[in-house]
Amino acid sequence: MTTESAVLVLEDGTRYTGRAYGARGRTLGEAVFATGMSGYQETLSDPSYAGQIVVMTAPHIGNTGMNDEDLESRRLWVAGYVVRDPSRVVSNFRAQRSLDDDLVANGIVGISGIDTRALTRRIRDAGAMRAGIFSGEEAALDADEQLEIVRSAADMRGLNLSAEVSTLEGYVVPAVGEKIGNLAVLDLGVKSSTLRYLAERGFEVHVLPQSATIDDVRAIDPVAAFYSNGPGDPGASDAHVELLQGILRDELPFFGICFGNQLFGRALGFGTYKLPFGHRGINQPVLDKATGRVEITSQNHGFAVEAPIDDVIESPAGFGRVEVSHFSLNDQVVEGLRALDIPAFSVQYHPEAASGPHDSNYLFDRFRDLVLERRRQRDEQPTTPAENPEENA
Ligand SMILES: NC(=O)CC[C@H](N)C(=O)O
Repeated sequence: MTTESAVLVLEDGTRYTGRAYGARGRTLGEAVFATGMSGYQETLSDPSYAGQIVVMTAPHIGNTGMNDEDLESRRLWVAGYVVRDPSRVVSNFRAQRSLDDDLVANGIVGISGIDTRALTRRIRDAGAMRAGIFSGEEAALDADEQLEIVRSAADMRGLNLSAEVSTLEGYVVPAVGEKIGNLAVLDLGVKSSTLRYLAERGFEVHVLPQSATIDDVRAIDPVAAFYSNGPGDPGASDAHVELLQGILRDELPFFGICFGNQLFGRALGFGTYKLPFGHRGINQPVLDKATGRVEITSQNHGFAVEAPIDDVIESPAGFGRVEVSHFSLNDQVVEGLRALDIPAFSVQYHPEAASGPHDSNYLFDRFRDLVLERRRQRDEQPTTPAENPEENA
């Protein structure tokens, strides 16, 4: 383990000295903490963390190394990585490399030897904020200069990061088992386990780049549409909101996860806002209002939808009645939305749970059932004479 020093600087001027970890150099981003005791590999490769310096509250990180099977996307996305005590040895039968190897290979500047509990309390009190890690030659910069660099970095508010993480070309994941139909997935930073769960429900999954238009969606001849998780401020994604309004007007059944939930909220006419320090972890309690069941969920969000959690509300954008379906039992933040007059719903948390508990996997079944129910209704509708000339001949 290196003794090379490194420094973490917060925009409020707090400084933490530690050891260089992963790639050397300078990195800037929003400092956020994640409380999962396991699943660092899934966290690092979740595109939703783009632009964020992730602080792990679990003190010992890296024990099980890295493998190719548990990656949630094509690379590691975090802007920086802060840990207390990196494992000196890798011990797992599936490990192919060490965490340090992968941080270096992906150019992720990290820092170790940090009192991550103190840092987490700082972020809880002061809120998520801009930060920088400086190692290698950058560690020698003057403290004032480092702080100036951190303060001139981009703020997460107003940031649209979709183009940085989305696929450039569309691709298809084949349906597993009997095919229901084509599903249009807007890739705003999608995780591979989400695509797998959708394919396992019988959807032929057509993943579209974030720049897709309503014509691109229609060209797939989809039975339904899905919006993924992703990084950035949902308030800065007007084009995706307009596209979703078009999808809803086409009466396609819709499901959204996390960023997809925030954009669904906006499409319905609600606002979004920034949480003080967000929800990131794999033991977040959520109430499903319909069943009264509490789910322990996997979460990673810094923004939320602004909507009353108790009442049925008229969608301000004219999509009929809407209700908050789930909310957080820690702080009453909106964790799910359901439209009552159109076939559409979304959740703020991660039913694909990579990593995390599988309590919420049922939502993928609920989506499949919604699509099948919609089809049944359509098939039962009497056809009009104009649509079916032969029968009237
Ligand atoms: N995981 C996500 O989709 C995160 C959504 C959004 N970027 C947020 O931080 O709230």
